Formats: sequence, C-alpha cells, structure tokens
Amino acid sequence: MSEYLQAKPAGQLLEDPEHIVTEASRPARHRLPLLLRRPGGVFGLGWLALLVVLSLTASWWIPYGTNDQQLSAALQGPSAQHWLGTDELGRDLLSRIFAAGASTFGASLLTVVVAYAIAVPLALVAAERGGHTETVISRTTEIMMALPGTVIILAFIGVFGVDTVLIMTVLGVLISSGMYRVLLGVARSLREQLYVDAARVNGLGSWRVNLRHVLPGMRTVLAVQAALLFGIGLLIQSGLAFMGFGPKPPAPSWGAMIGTASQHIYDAPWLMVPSGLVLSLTVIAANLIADALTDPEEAPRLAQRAAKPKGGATAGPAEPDGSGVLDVRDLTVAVADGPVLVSGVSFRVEPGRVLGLVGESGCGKTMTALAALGLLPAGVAVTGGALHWQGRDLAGLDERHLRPVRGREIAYVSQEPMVALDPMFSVAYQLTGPLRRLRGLSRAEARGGAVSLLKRVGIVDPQAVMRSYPHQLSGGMAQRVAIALALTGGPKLLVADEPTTALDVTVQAEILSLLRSLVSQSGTSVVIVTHDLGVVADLCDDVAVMYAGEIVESGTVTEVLDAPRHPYTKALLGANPHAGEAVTPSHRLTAIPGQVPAPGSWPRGCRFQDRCPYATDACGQPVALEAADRGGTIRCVRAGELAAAAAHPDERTPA
Ligand SMILES: Nc1ncnc2c1ncn2[C@@H]1O[C@H](COP(=O)(O)OP(=O)(O)OP(=O)(O)O)[C@@H](O)[C@H]1O
Repeated sequence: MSEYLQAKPAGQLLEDPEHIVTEASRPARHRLPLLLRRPGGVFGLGWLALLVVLSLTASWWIPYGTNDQQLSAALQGPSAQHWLGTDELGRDLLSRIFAAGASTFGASLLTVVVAYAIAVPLALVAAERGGHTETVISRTTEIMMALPGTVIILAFIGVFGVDTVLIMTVLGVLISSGMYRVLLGVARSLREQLYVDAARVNGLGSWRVNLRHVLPGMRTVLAVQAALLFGIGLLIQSGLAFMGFGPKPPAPSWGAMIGTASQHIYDAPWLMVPSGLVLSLTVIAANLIADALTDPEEAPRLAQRAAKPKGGATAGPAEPDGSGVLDVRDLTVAVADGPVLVSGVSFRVEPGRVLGLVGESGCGKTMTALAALGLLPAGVAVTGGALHWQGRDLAGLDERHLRPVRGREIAYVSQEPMVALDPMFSVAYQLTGPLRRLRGLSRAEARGGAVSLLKRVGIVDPQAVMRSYPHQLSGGMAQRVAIALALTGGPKLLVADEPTTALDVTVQAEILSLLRSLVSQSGTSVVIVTHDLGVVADLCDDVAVMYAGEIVESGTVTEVLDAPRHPYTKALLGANPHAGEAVTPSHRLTAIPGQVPAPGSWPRGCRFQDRCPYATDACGQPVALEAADRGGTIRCVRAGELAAAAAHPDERTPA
C-alpha cells in the first residue's frame, strides 16, 4: 500500500474520498517515470539519447568524411580542426566515432531482439503449461547454456566469414537460454498472482492472459535485462572488432579503433581516449539505466505471492434445474495419483441465497469452491460426482466451455483484493476491459458501467477510484473494486473465498454488509468460504460445516447455529468468541484439541473421532449424512443420543 494511504485507516478512507491518492495528488517526483527519478537513470538515458541522435544524424553534421586521410595530421590530439584528434592515417576521430555509432547500436539491438524473440515466448509457454512442456524447454535451454559461446561464434566466422548481423544473431540465440531462465521465474511468479486467476475467471483466454497480465507484469525485468544485454552486446561486438572480426577496414568501428589505439599506446596515448571513453560511457549508461529501472518496491511486490488457492444450501440429493441453482452432488476432488481432498460433498445453492462453507483450515472448503469454477490447482481434479449449473454438469466441461461460464455466470472474489487486481493497470482499465468483453459495451458505455458498478459497491467517489492503481487503494476499497470486477459479467453466483479475512475488523463488517445488500438487491447467490461462524451468522442463509474433506452437518443458519448437532460444529461454536446460547458455558472459547487429519490419513468411520470427546467404538464404522431431527443433515452416529442428552442436561451422557 502506498505510504500516503498508510497514514489513514482504511475505513476512514472510504468515507473520505479526498484521501484517495490520485495521480494528480502525488508528489511531482513520484509522477516521473522510474528511470528519471534517479541521477544514474537521467545520465544513462541522456547519454544514450545524445549518442543515438548524433550517430543517426552523423552523415549531416560530421566535419570530415570517415575515410578522409590527412597523413600530415596523423596521431594528433584534440585541436580546433579535429576536436577529438586524429588516428594514424590522420582521419578525424570525432567523425569516425559517430559514423560507427548507428551500426554499433543496431548490432547490439539485434542481439537483444533475437534473445527476446526466443526467450519471452518460451518463458510464457513454459510458465503457463508447466509440467512436461516446461521440462522439455528448460532442459533444452540448459544444454544451450552449456555450449561454449565463443567457440561457436568463432566457428560461424570461420564458415561464413565476418558478418556482423550473423554474429550478433548467433549471440542473441546463445544468450536467449540464460534470458529464458530469468524470465521463466518472473512469469511463473506472475501466473501465481490471483489477478491472473481472476482474469481467467473472467473468461480471458490463455494468450490474452499472457498479453494483458503476465507480459506487462514482466516489463520492468524485460527493460532491465534489455539494457544489460545491450551493454553486453556492445562489449562483445567491440571485442570481436578489436580482434579483427569487425566491419572490414576502412569502415569505422569502435572496437577496431580501440585496437588501433592499443598499438599506439606509448607514442600516442590520447588515441585510446575518445573511442575507449565513448564505449565505456555507453556500457556504463546501459548499466545505469538497468539499475535505475530496478524499482526497490517492485521486488517485494513481485515476490508477494498470492495466498494461492491450493487448490442456500442443504446437503443431500435434489433434482438439477436450470434456474441459477448450483447443485453439487457427491463431489470428489483428488490429487492425481494422490490422496482424496474432498469426498462425497453435496449441497444446493438456490437463487438469491448465501451458503457458507465453514470449517477449519485444510477441511477442503476452497477445493470445493474452486471445483465449481474449474479452477482447481494443477494436479488436482474432480474425480467423481457432478456440479449441475444451468442444466450443465460443470465437472464435465473443458476449459473452452468453462470460459463463458466464468465471469458471466459464476464469478470469483478472492481473499486478497490487492493481488486479485493487476498492479499494472488503473481501476478504470481493469473494469472497462471485462465490461466491454463480457457485455459487448462500447468504450464510453463501459466507462459509465464501471462508474455505476463502483457506486453499487459503495464507493463514494468513483471517478477518483477509476483513476487509481490498486496499490493506491486501501484494503477495503480494493476489495470493493475486486467485487465490482467480479460483477462486471453480471454473474448469477459469486464464489467468495474468505473475502474478509485479509481486512481489518471495521472493514470486514462493511464488506459483509455490501455482500448482503448485493444479494438482496440483485438476487445473486453467494457461496462464501470462511472459517468464521460469525461471518456465517451475519451473512449466510444456509451453512455446510466441512471437516476433513466432507460435510458433517448442514442446514439453514438458524437450524445449525441454534441447534448444532455434530460435536465438531459445537466445538467450532465453542471456539468462537461470539458463540451464543447454543454452546454450553463449559464449551465456550475452548480451542479444539488436535488437528484436522491430512488427506490420505483420514480415520475409517467418523473423521472427527480422534478429536471428539463423545467418540465410542461405533464411530469407527462408516457414517452416512442423514436428515437431522431439526431439519438439515448430520453425519454423526450419536447425534440423536447427544441431542436428547442436551435436552435433559441432568442425565449423564455416556462417552
Ligand atoms: N495443490 C494441492 N495439492 C495437493 N494437496 C492440496 C493442494 N492444495 C490444497 N491441498 C490440500 O487439500 C486439503 C484441502 O485444502 P483447502 O484449501 O480446500 O482447505 P480449506 O478448508 O479451504 O483451508 P484453508 O482455509 O486453509 O484454505 C488440505 O489438506 C490441503 O493441504
């Protein structure tokens, strides 16, 4: 978050739009491009710009022809006639240096272009596909990195002669493998950002995700590496020319001029100065530019990985229909060749109702929610059951058929709003893009639509927020924008994964009330993943309590929270500081002993038995999810017995 926003609490910012940091309100220094904020960057850019302009226009202004000899004036120092002196044939150094500039820059640039033309697509493909594709590409580039570059270049010179274009192209190919390694790391990291997932959720195809989100996110690294590579290209090119593998004499080249100067280092030491200084300063300028482009704030931002998803409702069978009902039946999610993460989960979300999936960390809530979006992590898949939505089974749809569903029909709100939004683009850009794509609006209509969406999510000065970038927003504001983004396609169902966990308490309440008003105004259904029964009580109509990959209890919020039947639900309520009457005083605010068993090591029978104070031998037998006496469902062999005991607290409950 920007330093300007840190001074103000998030909630206050919401009420106080003048504190939203816009481009106009930022200090002048911060409005400058990164490169111009540092003296090194200013020098580097200035020097290179000057050199490029003077080199490109050399034919118009250089005082002498590049090959004009004046033997009587050989090896002279600077004078009024020859500002930088002359070489051993009396040729004007100033004219030759600048006449050689354009081709020298062009050749270095060629190396950069070739290296990038190979490395960038390979890195994007490897980061996107991963697995076998990445292994093949990475192994190939490793082999290339092991090749002796100098020997290969000399071999090419031996076969094809001195051809600068060919040499610099080969150099670009050789360097591309190292460049690929650097770019792959960045691309991978960017693909793990939630805003990339969010873009996929919004139905963006893979090449568009790369072009719109991954590539722009790589731009700093690309610019830094390009500047460094440009400098390396200059040095290698000059080194080759120094050794005689440069442009054919008498054509001027910086390396050859340094080579000549080295032969006169004792009798005419000045000769080394002009060409040596120009080459050194140019390489230094390229490095200074690279250095200035490296934003110290950028690194932590890139490193800040999204809390990457790892991956009304009543449980039980019901008939599928096409009216905005999500009907999940016997859903099983498993790791390929690995453990089952979610098993036999069934629930139904009716239009306009809010279902809370609640449970401790690791119970499979996120996997269940992500299955509905086809967004399970690589290696994890739906292996059984069905996800009926609008007459289709989402579990059977491939990526191409899921894309129109995501964003338009089902949208996703993530836990971390800051990383769900692309830091590279303004809020306006991020909202108008999906509005145009998903609703076919014109540019002006999309802008209007974005403003009204921002108003709808309770932003009081939408115009200021439209101009802002994600890092300029407070957490609560960013989550409102993320919700607006999720609404761009007019979805019938919102899947919200812990949407308030990353926010402070006052802002949590605001976001919950926003979700509540969205549901009541538009009839959108919501599946909310949470570990907080307070959120369930506040927002949900229905609740499904999950434990170790399965639903252990479900029903309306009143049924479950007022009359919990499963010992796990009671324990969760007991651990909740806001627990009400349903929990006996002795159970209040007690931590649940033990941990959720990991997938693959669930006990036979009731999965909660190792932590349950009421467990008996009967709990070792498989337990079905059955209708509960007070409505909803329950998965506990002792549920009836425990409920009866709770109704008559004087009688002892056998353990
Ligand atoms: N990519 C993955 N590969 C293998 N196992 C995974 C993967 N992602 C998650 N898991 C495991 O799946 C189980 C369920 O994870 P899930 O994220 O759905 O739990 P959760 O209830 O949502 O918890 P949390 O609130 O911590 O996200 C956990 O045991 C988790 O370790």
